[in-house]
Amino acid sequence: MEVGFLGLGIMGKAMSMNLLRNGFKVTVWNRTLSKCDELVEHGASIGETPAAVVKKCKYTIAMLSDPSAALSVVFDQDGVLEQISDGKGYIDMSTVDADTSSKISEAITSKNGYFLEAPVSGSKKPAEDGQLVILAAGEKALYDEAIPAFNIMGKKSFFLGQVGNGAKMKLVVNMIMGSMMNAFSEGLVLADRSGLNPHALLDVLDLGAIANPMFRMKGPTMIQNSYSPAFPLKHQQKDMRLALALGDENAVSMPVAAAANEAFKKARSVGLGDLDFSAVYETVKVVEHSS
Ligand SMILES: NC(=O)C1=CN([C@@H]2O[C@H](COP(=O)(O)OP(=O)(O)OC[C@H]3O[C@@H](n4cnc5c(N)ncnc54)[C@H](OP(=O)(O)O)[C@@H]3O)[C@@H](O)[C@H]2O)C=CC1
Ligand SMILES: O=CCCC(=O)O
Repeated sequence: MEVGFLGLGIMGKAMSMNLLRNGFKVTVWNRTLSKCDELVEHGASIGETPAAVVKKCKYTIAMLSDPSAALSVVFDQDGVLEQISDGKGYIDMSTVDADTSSKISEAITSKNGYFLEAPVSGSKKPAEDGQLVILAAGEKALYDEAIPAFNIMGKKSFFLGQVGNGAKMKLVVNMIMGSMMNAFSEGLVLADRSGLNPHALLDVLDLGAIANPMFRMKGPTMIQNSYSPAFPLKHQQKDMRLALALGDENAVSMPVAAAANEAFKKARSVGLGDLDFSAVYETVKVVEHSS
């Protein structure tokens, strides 16, 4: 089966590599074309444009940074829309808001194509290990067709109904995650400043009711001030922003998420956006001096 893949960042590279390793024929495109080279070494073909990839493939997957990238790849010159036609599928796995997803869905279906949104939970390592959680919504027939690919990229797939539900579910999950990361950072700083060993805090947390893989994985590297990006902080801030907008639409008060968003914005403003989202710890650590 020839599958297209657009966007070979941290996630897209790992996901498309898994498809290749598991017998799929994959045609790839990335805005910075040189990022296709490693995939080509593993047997992928290159499409010169998103349109060229769609033309060749029965369905095409995208994993792009944000709403503006997702829209640009579909609507711009040489974009997906130019070659979408009867029976072709487009699966956007990027984390975007429901409005963006709906705009793409309407455009694809107006040309008799099939659309599925399928954002994922899980980061670089789960992507490499084929252990993502896939939150799909949209055209059920395309979901069924994509199950063999989803089973390679992920450990569990959910079909959540109409377009928008996958995007919303993903934003709710990441809103919780971003808020947790801030509480965790404050806890690490509080432990340190009050004379406790932060490693002991990690051990205690890991044995109690709030033990979780994120604290377990990120805690030790945060204590070492090491933030090699698995999930870039700029994307986490984008997700907080989009989740807060969803809260606005639904009149849901989210003061905890709003405060977490401010911390991520501050981290971006001091140049931490390309580091892992756990680098928000650096801004939590900074003592504000007032005169
Ligand atoms: N990293 C993670 O842990 C997770 C990320 N996600 C989500 O997945 C998506 C991708 O994340 P990730 O791989 O980490 O991000 P990266 O920043 O590593 O990759 C972003 C990708 O988007 C492309 N891109 C950006 N802007 C444009 C544009 N205007 N036109 C075309 N292509 C563009 C980049 O191309 P180029 O190489 O040319 O810059 C690159 O391929 C995001 O929506 C993110 O929120 C979801 C789950 C986990
Ligand atoms: O969107 C990124 C999610 C990262 C994760 O689920 O670990």
